[in-house]
Amino acid sequence: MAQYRRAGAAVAVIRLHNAPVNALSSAVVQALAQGVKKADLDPSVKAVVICGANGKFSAGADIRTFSSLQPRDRPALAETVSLIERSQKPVVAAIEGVALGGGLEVALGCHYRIAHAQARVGFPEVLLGILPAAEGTQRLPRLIGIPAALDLITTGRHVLAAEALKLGIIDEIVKENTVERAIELASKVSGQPLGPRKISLKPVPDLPDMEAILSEALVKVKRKARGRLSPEMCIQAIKAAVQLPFAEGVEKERELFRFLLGSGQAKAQQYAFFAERAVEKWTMPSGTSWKTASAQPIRKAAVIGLGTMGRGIVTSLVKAKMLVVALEQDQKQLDIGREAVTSLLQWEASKMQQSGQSQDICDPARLQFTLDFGALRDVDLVIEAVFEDMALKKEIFRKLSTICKPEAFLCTNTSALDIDEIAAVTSHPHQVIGTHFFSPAHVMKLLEVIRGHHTSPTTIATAMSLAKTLNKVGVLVGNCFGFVGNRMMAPYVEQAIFLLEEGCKPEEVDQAVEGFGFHMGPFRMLDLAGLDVGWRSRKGQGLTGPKLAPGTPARQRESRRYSPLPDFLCEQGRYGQKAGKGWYLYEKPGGRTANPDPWLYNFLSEYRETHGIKARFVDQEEILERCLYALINEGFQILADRIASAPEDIDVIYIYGYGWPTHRGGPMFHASTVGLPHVLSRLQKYSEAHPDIPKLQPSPFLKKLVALGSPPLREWVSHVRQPSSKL
Ligand SMILES: CCCCCCCCCCCCC/C=C/C(=O)SCCNC(=O)CCNC(=O)[C@H](O)C(C)(C)COP(=O)(O)OP(=O)(O)OC[C@H]1O[C@@H](n2cnc3c(N)ncnc32)[C@H](O)[C@@H]1OP(=O)(O)O
Repeated sequence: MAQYRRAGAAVAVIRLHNAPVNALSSAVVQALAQGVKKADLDPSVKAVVICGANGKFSAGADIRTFSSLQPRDRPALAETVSLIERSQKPVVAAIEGVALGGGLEVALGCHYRIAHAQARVGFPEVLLGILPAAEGTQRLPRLIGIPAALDLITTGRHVLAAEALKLGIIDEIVKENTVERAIELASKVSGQPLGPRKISLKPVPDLPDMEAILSEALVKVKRKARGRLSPEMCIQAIKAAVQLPFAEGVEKERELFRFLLGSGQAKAQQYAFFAERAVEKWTMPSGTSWKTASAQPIRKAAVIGLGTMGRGIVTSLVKAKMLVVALEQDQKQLDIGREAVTSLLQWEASKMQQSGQSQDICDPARLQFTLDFGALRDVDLVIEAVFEDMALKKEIFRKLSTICKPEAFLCTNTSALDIDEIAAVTSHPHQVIGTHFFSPAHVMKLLEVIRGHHTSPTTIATAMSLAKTLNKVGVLVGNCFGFVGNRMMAPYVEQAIFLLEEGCKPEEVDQAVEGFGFHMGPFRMLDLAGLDVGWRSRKGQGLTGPKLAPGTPARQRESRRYSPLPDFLCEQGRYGQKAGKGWYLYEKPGGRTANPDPWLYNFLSEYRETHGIKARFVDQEEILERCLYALINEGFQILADRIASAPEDIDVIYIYGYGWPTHRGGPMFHASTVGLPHVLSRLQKYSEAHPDIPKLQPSPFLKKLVALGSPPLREWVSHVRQPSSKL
C-alpha cells in the first residue's frame, strides 16, 4: 500500500502502491501517514521522498469509496497532508505520470515538488461533482494565486509539467530518474528552514481587484455550469482561502464538500466516470468480448469524402500521428477539403502550443490528398464519410472490396444506415463496421461503433482501439435504424414537435430542456444540424414527398400520429441556421443567434386552425417529461433488443454525443434516480392521453423491471430475455 525504504544513509523513500493508478484508499493513506511518522521519529532520517509505484504518483482519492463516506468520518487524507507539511524534515514529492486530486494535495503538503517532463497534475474533482477537500482549495491559491487557482480548480484541467512549473506548482522538471533526483534534492535541502516551504503558512497573494475577480469567475462558471453545482462551490471554497485564516478555510472547504457529496450530482458524475471506463470493456451478445479479441495495428488510414465529417475525421487521424490518405471525387472538392483540413490542423497546433504540448501534428508528409482510389491499396483501414445515401455507399464499398488489401478494415461513417446491407456488397463482410462520428469529428469525444451481423471480434477490437487512439470514447452497439443515439433521439424530437402542434412555442420547449441542463433544446439543435437532413430521410422512408401514397391523411402515417410541420418548413426553404431561418430566425444565413420568429407563430396558428387543433397551455413539467421519458422509454427497448449491452453504454452515448448533462448521469441513470415506477406511471398517463403515439406506450422491459421491484441499474441487463438457444 505504501512501501517504506531507505535510500542511502539519510533519506527515507515512501512509495505509494495501489495498482493501477495508486488511488488513495484508506489503507494507502494510513500507510503513508505511518511512513511519515516513522521517518519523523527516526533520528538517522534527515529527509523524505514520496513517490508512486509504476511510474505514477497518484490519481487521487479512491473514487469508489465516496459513496460509503459518512458525515462523521475523519478527514484522514487531509490530516495526512497536514502531517506531511508539519514534518520536521524536508519532504520532496517525486511526481511521475499523474498527481491528480488527492494525489496533488499530498504533493502540496510536501515542501518541494519535482516532476518528470511528461507528468500531469490537476484538480479534476469538479468533474466528479465535488471539490479538492484535502485542503487543496486552501493551499493551491496560496501557492499560485487566485486567477490560476480559479482556472485549475473550476475546470479540472490537467496541466503538463512545463505549465505546472510556470505556474509555480512544481519546483523543477527532470527528463529522467525523477526519484533519484528527488533523493538528491532531499539530501541537499536537509537542515534548511522549512517555514518558507509550508504552503499553509503563506498568505494568498493579494490583488487590488480580488472581489471583482471572484465575482466575474462566479458569473462565468454559473453561465457555463447549466445547473452543475460543483464549479460554484469550488469558487466559494477559494473565496474562503482569500477571506479566512487557513484553518477556517479548511472548515469551509469540508462543509462545501459534504454538501456536494450529498447533492446527488456527485453520485451522477462519479457514475459517469466509471461508465466511461466500463464501455471500453465491450461484449457481444454471443459472449465474445474485449478479453479475447485483439486489435490490429493501424499505421495508415484513408478517409473518403472531405465534407464536414470527413475533414474532422482526417484531422483526428493526423493528430493521432497516423499516415492518412484523404480522397475526394473531383479536384474542386479536393482543393476545398485540403484547405479546410489545413486550417483545422493549424488551429489544433496553435491550441497544443498554448498548452505546452509538442505541435508537430501538421507534418504534410503524413497526409496525402488524392482523387485516385489506387492510393488506398496499402491502407490498413478506410473510413468512408460520404453523405447518407445507401446507393452511393454501396458503390464505394464494392470498389474498396476490390482495391484494398484483403486484411484492410472497412468502416462506414453513418448515423442510421444498415451496416449489413453495406457489408453485403463486399467480399469481406466480417471486416466491415460502422463508425458513427459526431460533428465536429475532431472535437466530439463519442464514437458509436456499430457491429454488423458478420463483423468479426478483431474488427470490433480494432475499431474500439482506434477510438482510444483518437482520444475518443468508443461505444459498441448493435445494428438497427439510428443505432442507439439517433434511435432514442427520434421519439424525443417527435414529442417536441407534437408539443408545438398542441400549443407550445419552440423557445418554450427549448427552455425547459435547457433548464434541465442540456446545452441546446431540440429546436436549436435541429436548426444547427439542418432540417433538410431529417427531411431527406423521411422522403426516403416514404413518410413525405413523392413516395407518399395519395390520400394519406396529413397527420397520420399507418394509424400513428405524424406531424408534417418540419416537412412544411423545409418546403419553404427553412433549413435552419445555414438558411438563416428554421424553427427560429437568424441574423443571416449561417448566423448563430436564434431569435423567436413571428412568422412561425402565425404559421403555427394557421396550421392548428386548418387541422382543428385547439392550442392549450403545456407546463414545463409536461414538456420535459414527454421529451425525456419518450427518449428513456426507447432506451429500455434498446436494452431489451440487445442493441446496447448495458445502460452505461446508453448513458455514455448521451453524455458525449448528445449533450446530456453529466450531473444527471445519462438518461438511464436519470430514470433510475427518479424511480422506474415514476417513469412508468408518467408514460402511462401520457400514452392514455395520446393513444395514437406508440412511442409513449411504456416499453415491456420497463414494465418488467418495475414488476420485479425496480432492481438497481447494474442488474437491469440480467433481466433481459436471452435469445433462445440454437443448440
Ligand atoms: C459525507 C461527508 C464525509 C466528510 C468526510 C470528511 C472529508 C473527506 C475529505 C476527502 C477528501 C478527498 C479529496 C480528494 C478527492 C479526489 O482525489 S477525487 C479523485 C480525483 N482524481 C481523478 O479524478 C482522476 C481520475 N482518473 C483519471 O483521470 C484517469 O484514470 C487517469 C489517472 C488519468 C489514468 O487514465 P488511463 O490511463 O486512461 O486509465 P483509466 O482507464 O482511466 O483508469 C485505470 C483504472 O483506474 C481506475 N481509477 C482511476 N482513477 C481512480 C481513482 N481516483 N479512484 C479509483 N479508481 C480510479 C479506473 O476506474 C480504471 O479502473 P477500471 O474502471 O477498473 O478499468
